[in-house]
Amino acid sequence: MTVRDALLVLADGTTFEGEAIGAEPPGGVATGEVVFNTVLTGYQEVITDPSYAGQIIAFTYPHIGNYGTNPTDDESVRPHARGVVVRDLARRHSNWRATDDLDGFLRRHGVPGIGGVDTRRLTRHIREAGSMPAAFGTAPESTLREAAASAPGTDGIDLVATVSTDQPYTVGDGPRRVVAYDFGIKRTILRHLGELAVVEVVPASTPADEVLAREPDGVFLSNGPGDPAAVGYASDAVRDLLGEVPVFGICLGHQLMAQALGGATHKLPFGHHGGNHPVRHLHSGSVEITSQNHNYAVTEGSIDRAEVTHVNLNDGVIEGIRCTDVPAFSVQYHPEAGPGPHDSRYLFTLFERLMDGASSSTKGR
Ligand SMILES: NC(=O)CC[C@H](N)C(=O)O
Repeated sequence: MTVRDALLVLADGTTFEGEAIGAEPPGGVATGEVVFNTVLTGYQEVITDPSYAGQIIAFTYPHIGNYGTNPTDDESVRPHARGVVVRDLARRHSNWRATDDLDGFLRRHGVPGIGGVDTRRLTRHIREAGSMPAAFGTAPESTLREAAASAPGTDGIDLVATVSTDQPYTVGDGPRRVVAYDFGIKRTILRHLGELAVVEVVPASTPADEVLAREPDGVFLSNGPGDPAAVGYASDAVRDLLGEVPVFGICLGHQLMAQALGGATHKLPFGHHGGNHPVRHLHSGSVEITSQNHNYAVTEGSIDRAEVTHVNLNDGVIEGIRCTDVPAFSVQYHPEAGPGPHDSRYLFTLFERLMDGASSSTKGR
């Protein structure tokens, strides 16, 4: 395989050398907001998580691609990330199920990447300077520099509209009926919900009255990409649903629920992206190791109608809330854990209990 030299240039001018992997971007330039993810395994699930729309994923684990890719680990129909940055792309993979190596997978889906990057220096820089737009590819350095400086980032942009389904569809065969908003939903979430209910997945722009007309036992608010403040139509719908039907939100769904309750969100310096974030469940005091992927967070003290149920032990960020006056709760992390540890799967049972009217709190375990 011929090596094609490439560069990664951050918006602040910091430059990293590497080599092109995956698909060739138009004009040899790919742009997006660069974030780092610390998972040790699960790169295929991460790359196909629609919440990465608009972003370039830099993996901190140095060896990526060693077990190839396979049809069952996709979290959506195709990756929505703008690109992938790795230290060392495995040239040979080993897995009885694998149908493609990671390089081939990226090419097939038109996702560009850059390998051979000093991802430790990159990560340390992002931790100091924050997540920021970047450009990478085989184009001349001056072109990449200009592209990085003018790349938009994610603030104020509705990225949900770029990943949500156009048409409603139904999955699952559980004994209840759940309407799930697709803001960028992951398949592992649908598998979990499908055990609880017949799940009617609806586009992000669906108004509350259309959801209620489906007579659901519960409404689920999915994860999704970008700035929660840019999807006001979704938090308006959530506001109209709260109190009418039990609601459970994950990640972007959590942020939208907070906004629907009058709360605010803000951008974290470099976000949480990984498979081992410790979260304390405040009522029981127990700690869950959680799967996370977010740059925005709910602002402390901004909501009166909810109590904080979960907190990140690394930095104190709010990780879960529960409404005090209506049956609704949400978490900032990913209890479906595709990929990640399974500590938080009890939250799906809490949703089940909430729908069955057995409990209106997330206190039980
Ligand atoms: N995984 C998600 O749902 C991401 C939520 C939101 N887009 C953020 O970056 O904070």
